[in-house]
Amino acid sequence: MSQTTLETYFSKVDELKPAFIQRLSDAVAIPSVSSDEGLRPQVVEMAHYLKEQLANLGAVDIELKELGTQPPPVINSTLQLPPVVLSRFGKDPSKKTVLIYGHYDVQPALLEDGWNTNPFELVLKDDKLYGRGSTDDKGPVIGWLNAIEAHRNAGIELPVNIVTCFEGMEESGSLGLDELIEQERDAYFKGVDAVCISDNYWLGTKKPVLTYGLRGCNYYQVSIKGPGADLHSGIFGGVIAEPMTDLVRVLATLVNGQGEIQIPGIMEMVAPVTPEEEALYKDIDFDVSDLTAASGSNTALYQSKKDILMHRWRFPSLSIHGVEGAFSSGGAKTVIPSKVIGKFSIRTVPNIESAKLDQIVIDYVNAEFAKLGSPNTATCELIHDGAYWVSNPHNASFTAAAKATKAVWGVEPDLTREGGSIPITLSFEEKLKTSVLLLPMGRGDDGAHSINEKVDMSNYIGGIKTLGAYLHYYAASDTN
Ligand SMILES: NCC(=O)N[C@@H](Cc1c[nH]cn1)C(=O)O
Ligand SMILES: [Zn+2]
Ligand SMILES: [Zn+2]
Repeated sequence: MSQTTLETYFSKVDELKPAFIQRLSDAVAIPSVSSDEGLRPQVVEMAHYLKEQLANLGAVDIELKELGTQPPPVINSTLQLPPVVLSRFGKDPSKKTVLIYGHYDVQPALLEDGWNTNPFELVLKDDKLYGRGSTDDKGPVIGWLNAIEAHRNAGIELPVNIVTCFEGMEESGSLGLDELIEQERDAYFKGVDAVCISDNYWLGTKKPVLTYGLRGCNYYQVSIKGPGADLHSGIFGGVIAEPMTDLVRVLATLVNGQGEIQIPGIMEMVAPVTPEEEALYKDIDFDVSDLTAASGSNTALYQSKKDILMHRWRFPSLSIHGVEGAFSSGGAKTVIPSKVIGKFSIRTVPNIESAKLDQIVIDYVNAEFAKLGSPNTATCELIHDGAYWVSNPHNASFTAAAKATKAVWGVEPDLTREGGSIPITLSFEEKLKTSVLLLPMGRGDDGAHSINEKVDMSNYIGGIKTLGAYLHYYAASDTN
């Protein structure tokens, strides 16, 4: 690869900036929220949008792979999972093949959650692009399409064969994707040399990173059922056992105010910290002010860089997310909800065994509920799980990504792990027997899953350059 090729590519990306913003704007406008059963048609619409874009860019063998119906718990038992968008650019046996994975579904977002603008309209303000999915993960997915378009438009041949795998259920546990990877391992995915995922972030706001580890996520719900219907609290308050009271009491036993999980047997499974690992934290560019800025608050539980990063990357955490069926709007409704469903998840790390964790959690919740002596009924179940992933970042793909990062940003990236989860990462590595690289576009303060999600313009454009440059450096590398 010549330096001129990269420079020509970078100039083309700059020239096409208005078209690239428009493409992201079109994608953000489709509210493809995978966790909302009522918005499933919009998730499917997003798959069709990508199909059309890929076709326009010259992709071949485009397929929308159906994954069947969504497994329980689900309100509509006939609900179809959104399709996985597969396509190819090039089939040259003399070139390496890179599988690019991303997700086209997004987290829920409502204006009344506190957004400054309509979450499903891309808004440019202060050189930042605001909108749901702008950084997680429509920005990067559209970024790959833009990288391909810039090559075409500049007359630069793609240096590798590309296979796209874009799913629409990542934010809801990647349901069905494992089975598809297994099914396509020796078919559509045959010959894949490396997998590149852009669905992560810089640790802070200034220094690029490459990511070699993720926590897993086991998501649970506990349903507590009592009276036959919602009741008047003046008539029934104090004379019947209230499901909400039971639920709050059970949820309060899971974790303490220091973020320490109170369920016995979980911390015991966590891999011990080695002296080599201890040493890794000192060179990472991060401090407590990055956490303060990204969280928009001064509420950190730890004050040192090492403690924060270790509790984000390599220790489990338990978060309580919400209660389905509870009164939650403004005003003062005097209701006793008849059935409430508490949602919580545990971020998992090496060496927590997922099935053992589920058993421990479910037994614990049942035991805590039994202690209440309530006449109500409780059921605790796993909704979805995704494995943790930690890999060795010293291979040709990471080396190529480090060179690409240096070429675009002028610095060597830090090597980091991330506290979030991408459930399918381990499956790609194990089933395709290939290396997986996480190459981020956005920054640590982008507000993924939060209100006012954004991607900085410089990260969007710089990210498109980095993704394209990575393909060139990887193509030019000697080994896999
Ligand atoms: N950008 C990755 C991401 O946000 N992943 C989600 C995935 C998820 C959802 N439920 C379980 N895992 C995350 O919350 O980390
Ligand atoms: Zn994501
Ligand atoms: Zn996400």
